Amino acid sequence: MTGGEAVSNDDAGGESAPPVVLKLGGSLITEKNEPETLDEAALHAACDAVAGALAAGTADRLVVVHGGGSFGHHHASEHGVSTTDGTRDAEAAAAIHGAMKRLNAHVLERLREHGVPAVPVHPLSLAARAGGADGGLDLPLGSTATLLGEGFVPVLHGDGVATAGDGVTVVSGDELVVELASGLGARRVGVCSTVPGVLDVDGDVIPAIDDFGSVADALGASDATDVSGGMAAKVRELLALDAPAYVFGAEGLVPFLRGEGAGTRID
Ligand SMILES: Nc1ncnc2c1ncn2[C@@H]1O[C@H](COP(=O)(O)OP(=O)(O)OP(=O)(O)O)[C@@H](O)[C@H]1O
Ligand SMILES: C=C(C)CCOP(=O)(O)O
Repeated sequence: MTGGEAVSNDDAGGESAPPVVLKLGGSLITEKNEPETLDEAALHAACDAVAGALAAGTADRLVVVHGGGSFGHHHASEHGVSTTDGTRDAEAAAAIHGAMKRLNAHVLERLREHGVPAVPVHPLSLAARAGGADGGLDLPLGSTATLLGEGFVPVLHGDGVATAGDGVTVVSGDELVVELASGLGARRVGVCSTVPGVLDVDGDVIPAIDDFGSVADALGASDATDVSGGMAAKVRELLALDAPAYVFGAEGLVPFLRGEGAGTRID
């Protein structure tokens, strides 16, 4: 949250223990190179891990964010829209948002089938960028905090976002994770993707990162269609957080949700 105060959900009638923020990467839950195709097995496993952690009480206050995968990125790329290049074409904005809502509906349905009380929060309806070189993202968090306090698992997603001077740009799930974590005072942040962590130039998992410069050479974009910057953007975003963040693959999800370390720790 750009310069804002952390939002408390004390007034929402629920417990106010700091939440866990988890991003399910689009490359994990979709077949990123097949337009609008889910990776059903990976999504099922992720929902199972979330349901297990809620049942065990190890991540009882949880906000989930998911990325675009083969839903948002294909449409954004087709229309030339990215986190920095906007559109004033309503059809383009609707195509990107529509694809993300379709993916969000699948994720919600699967989570609820696993008994997770998941409800949607759509960033296009809430957020805005001030625009310009240093224009920050404004993501009001009242609805998410209140839903959390009422015992729901809010599920946000990368989306289009109103951008002053530029129409609609893309907001990545990684940016949302940062806003949610700082605004809600998260205790831990997890970013689950298809890689077991941030990899060094030899392909080995880097155990911990506390400085972008020391790993910049190893960080690239995504190896699939991706308008939001892949791993380099992820690490930059996560370094800005107070809470410890972990980047891991599917195998790290259960340990992360148990409160253990997984993949690469970024702080
Ligand atoms: N040093 C690196 N370590 C690990 N992955 C890297 C590295 N450099 C580039 N990558 C790429 O970053 C990708 C992960 O970022 P990507 O944004 O595609 O994942 P995601 O968040 O799961 O997807 P989405 O953006 O759709 O939510 C990996 O699949 C890999 O291709
Ligand atoms: C492409 C869109 C609309 C979402 C981008 O979110 P990300 O996959 O988290 O980078």
